[in-house]
Amino acid sequence: MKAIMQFLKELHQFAGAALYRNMLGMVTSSFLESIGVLLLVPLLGLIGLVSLDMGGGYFSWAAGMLDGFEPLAGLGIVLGIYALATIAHSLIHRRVMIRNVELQGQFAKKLRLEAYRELLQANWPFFLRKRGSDIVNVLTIELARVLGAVNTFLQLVASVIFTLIQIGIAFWLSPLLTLFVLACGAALALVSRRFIRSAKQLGSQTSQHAQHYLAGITDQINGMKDIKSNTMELARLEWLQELSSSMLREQVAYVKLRMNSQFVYKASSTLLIAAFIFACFAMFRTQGIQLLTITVIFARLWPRFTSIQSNLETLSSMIPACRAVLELREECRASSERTEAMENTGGGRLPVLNEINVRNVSFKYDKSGSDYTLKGMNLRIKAHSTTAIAGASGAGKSTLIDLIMGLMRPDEGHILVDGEPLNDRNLLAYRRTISYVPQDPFLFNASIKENMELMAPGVTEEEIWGALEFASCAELVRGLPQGLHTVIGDRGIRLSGGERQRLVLARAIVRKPSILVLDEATSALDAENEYNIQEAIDRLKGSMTIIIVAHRLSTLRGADQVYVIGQGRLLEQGAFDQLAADQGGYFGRSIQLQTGSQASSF
Ligand SMILES: Nc1ncnc2c1ncn2[C@@H]1O[C@H](COP(=O)(O)OP(=O)(O)OP(=O)(O)O)[C@@H](O)[C@H]1O
Repeated sequence: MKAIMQFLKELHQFAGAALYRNMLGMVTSSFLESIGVLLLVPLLGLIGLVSLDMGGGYFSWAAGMLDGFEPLAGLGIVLGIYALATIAHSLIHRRVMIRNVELQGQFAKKLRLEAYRELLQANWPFFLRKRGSDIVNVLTIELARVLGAVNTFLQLVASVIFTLIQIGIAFWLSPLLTLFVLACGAALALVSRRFIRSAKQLGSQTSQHAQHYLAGITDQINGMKDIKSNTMELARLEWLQELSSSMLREQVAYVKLRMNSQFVYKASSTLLIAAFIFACFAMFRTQGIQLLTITVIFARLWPRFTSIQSNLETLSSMIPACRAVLELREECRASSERTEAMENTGGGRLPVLNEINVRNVSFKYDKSGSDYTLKGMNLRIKAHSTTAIAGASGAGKSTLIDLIMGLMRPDEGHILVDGEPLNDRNLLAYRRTISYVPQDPFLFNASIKENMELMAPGVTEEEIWGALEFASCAELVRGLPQGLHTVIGDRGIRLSGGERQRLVLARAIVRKPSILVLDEATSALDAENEYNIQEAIDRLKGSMTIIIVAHRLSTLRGADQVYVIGQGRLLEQGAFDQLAADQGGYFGRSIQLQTGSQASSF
């Protein structure tokens, strides 16, 4: 329940007085609705069905109030009050319902935005740790359940308020019988605690199933080519069959639980009413008017007990979802890379003027382990130079790049930019100067122009065409149905791996970066396009700091300096020709293997 209370606290802080105004509206509307029951008594007396004088309490009071009026005038007054109360109830109810939806909608918007903002502010290691589909699950399915829980809670409050008013009225009519009904209700509530506990357990199974389903389906849709080409369809279908059966079992168990609890409430209410009427008539000789009114009240009160019980079960089943959302937000906050100092740095850039210095840097992914991914790295990347990083697969090249870009912080040593260590005050400004092109380029499902504008707000079409020419893809874009306005990505035009790489390179350039990081950025290109891009990058030389990671070592020939790393350590460093000529070194040997000729041929 603590998890739900946390969200209610947030709702209270967010909505403030509006929340209480709405609750007051609910109370008023419930009260006005209840007036109908109270009016039933004088109405029946006025039309001569029953004698009010014999009832005592409220009945005698009602008879006294109508005493001075003609029967017809009395009827007019009673019906007038009834009509006014009902119309006022409908108007207030309408207003309260609309305000409730508005309030909940605004609260939903706030929750979504806050959760996503906190997610965006989490550091890169957080995303390395978490499974993407789990984050999607929490931000979609679980968050929707949290909003459902808030909605159910507000309904519960309305039900409780209404029930209290009904209890008050019932008390006025017959205190003794009302106490008896309440005692029965309390006894039933004790019995039904079991239902609430079971609902909570089923709620956690719902969360787990949703998580497994989303994770599995996401994995499989992403790996559909593998599934089809390796004929794994049957195995995958079996997986889903098993999961679906488990989901079905849980859904049926939940419905059974709801139905059981409702059955207990309905059966007990029927038995109670029957026993009640019998006892009143046979033992207490209660008047017909009292019997009728009590039956009406009972019939109105008991369904409220049932709805409170049902709301409590729904709330309990949603507790795990509330916990999941709170946990994700807590984790995001704990991994936040944004500090107050960072937020106050404005939107400036920090271009590298002299050098980036990787000084004695060591890093490990598993902070509790002893194995370092990078150990004692020392690199100097001169501003406006082209630096190549080479090494075997798994040597630590991408890890080094992530550290240089400030996506992760070294466990030992420092990344110095013009002599100053990367810190809260300069990190964002430094990152704004970087354009990064990864091996597996990502484009948003939007038009080419929008993709460019996301990277460089305010960029002109002329600048976009310039970047496209640079990345050898202007021809490609001209040939697309809507040119720059063609939508690319999942729902738009499908591009080949090489075409995507060239577009992402153009997008990187359009930002006019001070540092361009290319991590295997030309690996999917054919020889001609690779040559063209190589030429273009060579033309950029001197205008920006370029860092290139590539397995195809020939693409590094324009670099001013090459660093070779192996098993997390710096193995070789020097000019391209110098390293290529050293047949005893990793770089020289690799070049020979890749080309089958002497390095001098480059
Ligand atoms: N998120 C991670 N968690 C734990 N270990 C990781 C993580 N990412 C990479 N590693 C490990 O760190 C080492 C270096 O990985 P890295 O990706 O930096 O190598 P690389 O030189 O870029 O490889 P490649 O050329 O194949 O891309 C590898 O042993 C890898 O298994």
